[in-house]
Amino acid sequence: MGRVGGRDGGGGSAAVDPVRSFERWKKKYTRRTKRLRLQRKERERPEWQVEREGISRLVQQYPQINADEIQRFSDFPLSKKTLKGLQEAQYRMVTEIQRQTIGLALQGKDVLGAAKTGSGKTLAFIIPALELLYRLQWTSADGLGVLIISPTRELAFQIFKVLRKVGKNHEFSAGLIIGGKDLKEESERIHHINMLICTPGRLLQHMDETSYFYASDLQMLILDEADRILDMGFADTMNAIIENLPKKRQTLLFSATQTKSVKDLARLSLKDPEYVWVHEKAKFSTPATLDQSYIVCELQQKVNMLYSFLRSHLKKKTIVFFASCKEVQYLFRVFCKLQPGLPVLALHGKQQQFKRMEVYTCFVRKKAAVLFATDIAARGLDFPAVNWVIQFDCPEDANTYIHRVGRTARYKEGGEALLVLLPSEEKSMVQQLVQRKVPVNEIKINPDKLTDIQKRLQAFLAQDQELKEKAQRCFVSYLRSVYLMKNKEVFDVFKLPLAEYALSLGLAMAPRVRFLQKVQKQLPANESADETNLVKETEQNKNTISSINKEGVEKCRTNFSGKVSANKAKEEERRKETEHPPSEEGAEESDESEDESEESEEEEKEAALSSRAPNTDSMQFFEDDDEDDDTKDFDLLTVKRRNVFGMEAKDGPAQLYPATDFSTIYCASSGKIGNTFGQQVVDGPALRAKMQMPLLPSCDLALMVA
Ligand SMILES: Nc1ncnc2c1ncn2[C@@H]1O[C@H](COP(=O)(O)OP(=O)(O)OP(=O)(O)O)[C@@H](O)[C@H]1O
Repeated sequence: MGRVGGRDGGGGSAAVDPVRSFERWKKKYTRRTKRLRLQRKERERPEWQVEREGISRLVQQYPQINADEIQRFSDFPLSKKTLKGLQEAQYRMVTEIQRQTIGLALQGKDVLGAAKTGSGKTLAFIIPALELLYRLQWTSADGLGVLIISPTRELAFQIFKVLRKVGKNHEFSAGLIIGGKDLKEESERIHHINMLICTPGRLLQHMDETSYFYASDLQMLILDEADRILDMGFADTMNAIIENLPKKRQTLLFSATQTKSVKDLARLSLKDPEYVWVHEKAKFSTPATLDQSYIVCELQQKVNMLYSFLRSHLKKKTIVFFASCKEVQYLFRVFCKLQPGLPVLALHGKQQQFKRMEVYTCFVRKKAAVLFATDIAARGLDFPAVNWVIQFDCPEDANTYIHRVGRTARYKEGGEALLVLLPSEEKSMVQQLVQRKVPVNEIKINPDKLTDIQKRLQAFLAQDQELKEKAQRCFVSYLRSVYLMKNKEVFDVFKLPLAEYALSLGLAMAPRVRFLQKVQKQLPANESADETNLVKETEQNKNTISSINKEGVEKCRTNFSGKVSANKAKEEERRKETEHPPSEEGAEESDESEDESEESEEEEKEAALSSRAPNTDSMQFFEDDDEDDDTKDFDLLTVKRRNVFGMEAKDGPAQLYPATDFSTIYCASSGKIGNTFGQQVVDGPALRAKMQMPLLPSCDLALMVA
């Protein structure tokens, strides 16, 4: 009743007044049409204009950036496109180096950023680079805007991957110039690239030879792993590159270590830089989550030690660093044959580029595996979830140590590092590490737990002449790497037990080492008493040649090299030895000439053979070993202060080894997929699509970040 009365009765007069209700409708209608008209107008404005307004709103916030208040990427005034890219790549919280540098870089300052390995330096420069071009509304027609220089192809590719992930919502083009491809073909495309990631040598070559290469509008130069760039002998190249770049630019320089040469480079390339050294005051220079130990081990026990270690860490992901490619090649081969019970992979500078990347990807995908590597893998490469880093051969110095161990305990994860030192290396190396604030404790090997594999190696070599030659090369190459090391306090080739070392590699006797003989022949006459003995000892494969007077040796070394600037030359030679060893050596040194592809084919054959014909004995015990789980590892780790090789007694005999994951070995050794590094094998769009690779293509601009 009330309702009806309410509608029709006197109380509801406003509701029924048609004039008033029309007035109200008219008002509403006018407001709505006005709003729509405005919206339409807004929509009709060119996108760039809307973007420009958004940009100016962002830029207005730059001066207020306060690093102390930043916790998430979204706390920075970043473009929606970058934030979306970060979110999609699951990056939300910032790391310390990112927190402290991104704001400065957004404000247009030059930055020298140093932080421990694995602390997130890549994003710290990629984000400001993307934002800079976004702010300038850069287009492909504007040419090169950002130049990122990285020491190695692998690292360049890794940066490229992060750039593609985070920058995928932007429209800039990005490209990799890392050598190995026809210069002319690269030259034809280089002028389309807005963000160029390159290695120094190839970049300089383009600057010298490519008429299309313009860097005159360059806005930002980024030097990543600056310490490594300089260590690799690129100082002159860098100077030449920097001279070719416009002075008015922003420069960001990142490094894991603060060396004098990095500071020199900074002086040359940065203008009034902001120094950000996030771990300067840290108690230690390695991540807190990294547990570091060292063992003292005789040279002739090292291979046994490694084997025993791997047998007790079957469910772990381990990287083992060696001093030279030939050691990696030989030990990779024999460890495949030994079938330690986990996939074995090898990464070294003598592999072709695509192979290196293939191994890298394969290792990244594996839950448990061991990667034998030279220092090519030591810096900058981001291998997720590595449990152990073993330094089988002593690193050149504390910086190399830090870079190597930096392959584990990345981004807040835990990790373990084990350094293997010869008795002659212990004192000086440990001193160096302590000085560099590296917390490293000695642990002992339990000799009862060491498995002796010498006889098995001897048997392999007896059946396989080619493998024997590899063992000889490994022997010579290791000695040379020690000989070429600068720090003679740590490295003394004349203290090494040659005969025992040869035996431990499976060789019946030590090969003749021509360069050592030469050194000895040139020793001054007045030191000849000791030295004659030494020459004899080497020729007769006696135990050590440690009695050489150090000064005399140093003199001879200089004579031998024929150069007074021996340090530089030796450094170069050492680098070649460890990462790109010379292709030819003397006949006495087992004819070391061999080319990459030959090597790849060999490795491939080896792996294929292993995968086709697994050891039936080992298959017999597969189930037993399969029961190994991480609990076993855990037990080992908890007691590792006493016994890092705490294997069960059943681990001993050769025939008990479980079946290896051959697929991994095959993958590591085959050449089935195209070049992953963008420069060497560009077989067409299908291949690129398959690999989702950022190749410098022959027909399309697959360099687009978007
Ligand atoms: N903000 C973040 N949130 C989550 N993960 C991150 C973040 N920043 C970096 N990472 C991850 O941390 C790892 C290490 O990052 P990055 O490679 O940039 O370190 P780095 O400092 O350059 O190390 P190195 O000196 O060894 O080259 C990478 O796997 C990266 O994806």
